Amino acid sequence: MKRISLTQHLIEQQRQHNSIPAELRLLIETVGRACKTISHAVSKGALGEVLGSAGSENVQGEVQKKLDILSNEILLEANEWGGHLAAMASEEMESIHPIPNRYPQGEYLLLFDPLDGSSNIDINVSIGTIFSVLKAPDGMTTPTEKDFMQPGRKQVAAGYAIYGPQSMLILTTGNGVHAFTLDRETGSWVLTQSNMQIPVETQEYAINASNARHWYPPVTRYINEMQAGATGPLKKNYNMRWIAAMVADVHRILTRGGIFMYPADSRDTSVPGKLRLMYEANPMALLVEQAGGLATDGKQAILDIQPTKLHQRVPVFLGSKVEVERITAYNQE
Ligand SMILES: O=P(O)(O)OC[C@H]1O[C@](O)(COP(=O)(O)O)[C@@H](O)[C@@H]1O
Ligand SMILES: [Mg+2]
Ligand SMILES: [Mg+2]
Repeated sequence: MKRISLTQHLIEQQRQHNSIPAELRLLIETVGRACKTISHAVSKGALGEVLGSAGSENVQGEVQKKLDILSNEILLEANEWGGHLAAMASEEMESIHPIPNRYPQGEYLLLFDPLDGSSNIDINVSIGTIFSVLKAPDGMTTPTEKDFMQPGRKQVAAGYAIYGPQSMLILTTGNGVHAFTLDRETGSWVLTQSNMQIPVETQEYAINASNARHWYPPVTRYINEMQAGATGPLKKNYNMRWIAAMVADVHRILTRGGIFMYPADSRDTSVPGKLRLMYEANPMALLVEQAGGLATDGKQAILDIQPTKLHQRVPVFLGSKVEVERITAYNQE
């Protein structure tokens, strides 16, 4: 196999599509380096004293794990020095983090979920890092939260790193989805799959079924129909998977298809679902669309939502096109 590194891939993409200016390439490489550091910390586990709770809560009232905080710090530090950013935002920080004046400034905005699937950390199951890159609006001087309020379609790059049996980096800069595997011996991200494509149809779904009693009727109807199998209205048998880390569930869908759902439900109508628009749903939606799938909030494409708050939550239905179209149609009936 001819080895193509992340850098070589990005330079080649720029040559072919003219979509990755040098600044953006260097920014993506910096994120890639930070993810390598996180991957090493994750793999040390108890030996690195990274497991367990940090004894604090984030802005969403969730208990922070040591690794949530460590990953956030690794990403902040790497990218402060990077020189290509105006500001960052993270699941673990209440407000945005402008690049301090003592560091070089750039024209991009970076958002991340530093450690996705936190509840999997201590049980040695796949976790990841999700990131999204926006261009700072023209004329921006001092970055504010308002500058981040851009629909997901404006993302110039998005991706995730998954820390599983292999560490992988999955990336789009708007010309397909490409996968890199971390070669631990050479320390480089090596291209292992170009142009990932989600199969149009699927027989596999992912949803946290413990919330079934709270679901709205369209979701209940769809899950009932899938569970009815070959003799039901959908005329085929479905399998179910739930890894409790969006990164891992989306990775499975990019690899072999399926539908992932985290719907809004009737528990608290002021909280539409669990996942965060800006640094979970938007980057995943761009990857999914770039791989030929669909991602909606049940009504419209996630990428068309105009954000109003940094930590805004959104219902998510993403994956194989035919299935996402079906549940989206049920939601609209
Ligand atoms: O607890 P549940 O309902 O299984 O939720 C799992 C979902 O929550 C998340 O873990 C939220 O991510 P964080 O770990 O970054 O808070 C998603 O990755 C996952 O899909
Ligand atoms: Mg998350
Ligand atoms: Mg997280």
